[in-house]
Amino acid sequence: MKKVLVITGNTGTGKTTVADYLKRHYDIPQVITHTTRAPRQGELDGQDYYFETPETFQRLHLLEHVQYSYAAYGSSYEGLERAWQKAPVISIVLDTAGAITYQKALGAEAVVLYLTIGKTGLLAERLLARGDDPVKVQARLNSAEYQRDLAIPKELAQRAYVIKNDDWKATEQRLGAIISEIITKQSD
Ligand SMILES: Nc1ncnc2c1ncn2[C@@H]1O[C@H](COP(=O)(O)OP(=O)(O)OP(=O)(O)O)[C@@H](O)[C@H]1O
Ligand SMILES: Nc1nc2c(ncn2[C@@H]2O[C@H](COP(=O)(O)O)[C@@H](O)[C@H]2O)c(=O)[nH]1
Repeated sequence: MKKVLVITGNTGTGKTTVADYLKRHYDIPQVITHTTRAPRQGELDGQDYYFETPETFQRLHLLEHVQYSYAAYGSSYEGLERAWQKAPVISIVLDTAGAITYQKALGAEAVVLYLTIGKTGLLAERLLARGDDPVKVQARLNSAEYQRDLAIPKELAQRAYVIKNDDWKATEQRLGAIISEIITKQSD
């Protein structure tokens, strides 16, 4: 059965880091999503996101879309199918509203990984260490989405794998266990 690992959680918890690791270490392709926000330093169109204008964003055929901290983000049906053509297990990085939509739309095909960290105060430090503009970090910390995603939404709580990403080595081990469990369930 096809699966999409829906990697979600608050800003800075490590979603992109996890998706990159799953791609490098387990050959799990990532669905590239669309956004109207400007690229960060080093980000490439078609690799990190498809960077859109508000006009091109309007024309996309999206499974879901959200407004997150003053920009639009969305994922397309075509992106999902393109990734599934490469492998049966794929990943996507979404905010928690997107994760809830995927869980409802795809049922058992969607496996949610909810990332969190022990000390919320460290999230801002991680964003600044990533090289984010301090003004944009502050705007994100002031956003309603940041407050919303400090705890796992009730819609995800029952089925999601919760990963406390404080120590990267521990996260790698936990991801290994989760991937083994998913692959074992698939071959049952
Ligand atoms: N376990 C960890 N310990 C310390 N730093 C980490 C850990 N995991 C990820 N990071 C770092 O934290 C920063 C934020 O990680 P990442 O970009 O993956 O977060 P994100 O959840 O995708 O954030 P956003 O939602 O803002 O895009 C990066 O600089 C990353 O290298
Ligand atoms: N619901 C969706 N959320 C998405 C999508 N693409 C990314 N995201 C999430 O947006 C925030 C902000 O991302 P950033 O790259 O600006 O830091 C983060 O939570 C992403 O997971 C999408 O297509 N749909």
